[in-house]
Amino acid sequence: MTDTTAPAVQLTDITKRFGDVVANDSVDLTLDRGSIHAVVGENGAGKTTLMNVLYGLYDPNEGTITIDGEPRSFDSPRDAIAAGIGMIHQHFQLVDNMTVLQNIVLGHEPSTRGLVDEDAARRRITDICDTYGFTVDEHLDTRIEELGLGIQQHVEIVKSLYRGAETLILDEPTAVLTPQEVEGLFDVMEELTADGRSLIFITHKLDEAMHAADDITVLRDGSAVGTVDASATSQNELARMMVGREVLFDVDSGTSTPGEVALTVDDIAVRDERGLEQVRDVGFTVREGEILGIAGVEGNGQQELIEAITGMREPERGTVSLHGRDITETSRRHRIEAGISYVPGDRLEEGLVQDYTLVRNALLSNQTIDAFSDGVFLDWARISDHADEIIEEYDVRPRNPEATAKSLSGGNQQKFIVGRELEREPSVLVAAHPTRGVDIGSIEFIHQRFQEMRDEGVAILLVSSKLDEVQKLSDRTAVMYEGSVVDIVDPDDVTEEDLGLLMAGRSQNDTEHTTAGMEGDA
Ligand SMILES: Nc1ncnc2c1ncn2[C@@H]1O[C@H](COP(=O)(O)OP(=O)(O)OP(=O)(O)O)[C@@H](O)[C@H]1O
Repeated sequence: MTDTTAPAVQLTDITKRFGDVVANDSVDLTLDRGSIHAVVGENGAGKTTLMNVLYGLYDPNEGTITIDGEPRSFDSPRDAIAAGIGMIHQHFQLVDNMTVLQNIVLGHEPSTRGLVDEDAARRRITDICDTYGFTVDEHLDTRIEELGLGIQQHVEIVKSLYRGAETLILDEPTAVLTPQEVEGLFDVMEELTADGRSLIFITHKLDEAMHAADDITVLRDGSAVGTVDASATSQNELARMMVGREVLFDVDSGTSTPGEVALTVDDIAVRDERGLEQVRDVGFTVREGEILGIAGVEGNGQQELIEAITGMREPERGTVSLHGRDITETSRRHRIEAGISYVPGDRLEEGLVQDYTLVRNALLSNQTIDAFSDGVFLDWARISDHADEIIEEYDVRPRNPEATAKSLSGGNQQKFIVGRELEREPSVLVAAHPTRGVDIGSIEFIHQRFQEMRDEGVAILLVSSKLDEVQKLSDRTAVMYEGSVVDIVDPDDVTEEDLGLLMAGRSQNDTEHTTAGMEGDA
C-alpha cells in the first residue's frame, strides 16, 4: 500500500565515486508528492549522476533511496520503472523508423490470450492523452522521424506514463524547444502534478527553474549546497549558490564593424542521407567581424546546411565560397586548413572520440596544423600543452588531460570542444549549439569569447535553438523553417516571441520587425 503522506522520493546521504572523483557526496534530496523539484548546478556538479542513481543506472557507494516511504534498491532501470520512476533523457530514446504506437508500447504490449491487443493499447494511450492534454494520440501511426522534437518529447512522456510512472525525471527538457513549446511543456508539467505525480526537473536555465518548480536544490562539486523555495529566491542567489561568485546575466553584445565578406552561401540545396531535400535554395553572406545567427527548431535543415558549409555533405546545387573563392567541391580537411572551424551540435557523434584522452582529442582536426606536426611526426609535448591550455582557459573539469572524454560530464565535454575549435584561430567559425548543456558561468565565458573573436574579425555562423543566445550574440538573425531561410532580421527589432513565431512557420507579416537584408548588406 502506497503511503501517500510520505515523500514520493527521498534520497539520503547518496555518495557515488568514480575512482578518485566524488560525483555525489552525501547528497540529500526530498521530492514531495505532487510537486516539481528543480535540480541546478554547474557542469560536473553531479546532477546526471544523482539521477542515474535514482533511475537504477548506477549503484551508489553509500546512501538510501526511499520511494513512497519504502527503502528500495535498484539494480537496473527496469527495477526503477517497476517502482514508478520514469526518465526523459536529453537524447530521446525513441526508435526513429517505428511508429509512435510501436514506440510507446515497446516491451509493454498488452495481450489477450497471447495476442497483442492493439486496441487496448490505443485506448489506454488516448486516456492518458485526454487526461493531460497531449495530442500524441493523433499521431499514433506516424513514424517518429516524421515528427518534430516537441511532439517527440511528448511521446517520451506518454511512454513513461504508459509504463506507470508516478515520478518523472526530466533531464534538460527545454533545451530543444521553441518558447511556445516550452510553455506547452510547463502546462503539461502542471497537469501532471495536479494529478498527484511528482517531477524532477534538471535545467541550466534558472528563470525556468524559478518559474516552473516548487523547490530548487543546488548541487556544487558533488554536494547539495541547499534547497530553496522557488518563489522566494532570485537568479542571483541561485547563481551565487551554484558558482560561488556573481554572474553577469546580460553581457552587452556591443556593435560590430563588419569587414569584407568571408563566407558566401549562394542558393544551395542539400539532401539528407534519405534523399530528402532538407535545404532549399538558401543564400546569405557572413562578413568578417560579424555574427550571423541562425534560429530555428532543430530539424529544419540547419544541420544539413552546416554540413554543406564545413565539407561533410555535398550540396545538390549552389555554391559555398570562402573569401570569394569557390570551395564547394573541396574536402573537409581542405576547409579546416583554409580556416573554417566547426563546433558540431552533436558532441557524442562528431565532436570527440569518447575513448580517447583529452590530449588525443585536442589533436582532432588539428593533425595537419604546423604547430603540432612537422609533416611526418606529431609533436605530442606541444599537443599536450595545448590540451592543458584548453582545460585551463575553458575551465574543463576535472583538470586532467589524461582523462578520457567519456569520463567527463556533458557540459565539460562541450567546453573542451568549444575551446579546441575557438583556439585554432579560424577566419570562419561555424558553431552549432555551442553552449548546449553548459552551465551559466561557462556560457558567460563562451559568449565573451565569441564576441572577442568577432571583434578580432572572425566571421561567425551561429546555429542555436536557444533564442536568448541568438538574440544576444547575433548581429543579424536568419530564421530557418522547413529548409528555407524565411527571413533575416535585426535582433534589436524583434522579440523572442516574434522569432518563435517565425520559427514555427508563421510568415513575416504576422510579426512586426525590420528586415535586415538577405545578403548581408543591411
Ligand atoms: N562514468 C564516469 N566515469 C568517471 N567519472 C565520471 C563518470 N560519470 C561522471 N563522472 C564525473 O562525475 C562528476 C559529475 O558528473 P555529472 O555528469 O553527474 O555532472 P552534471 O552535473 O550532470 O554535469 P552537466 O551539467 O555537465 O551535465 C564529473 O566530475 C564527471 O567527470
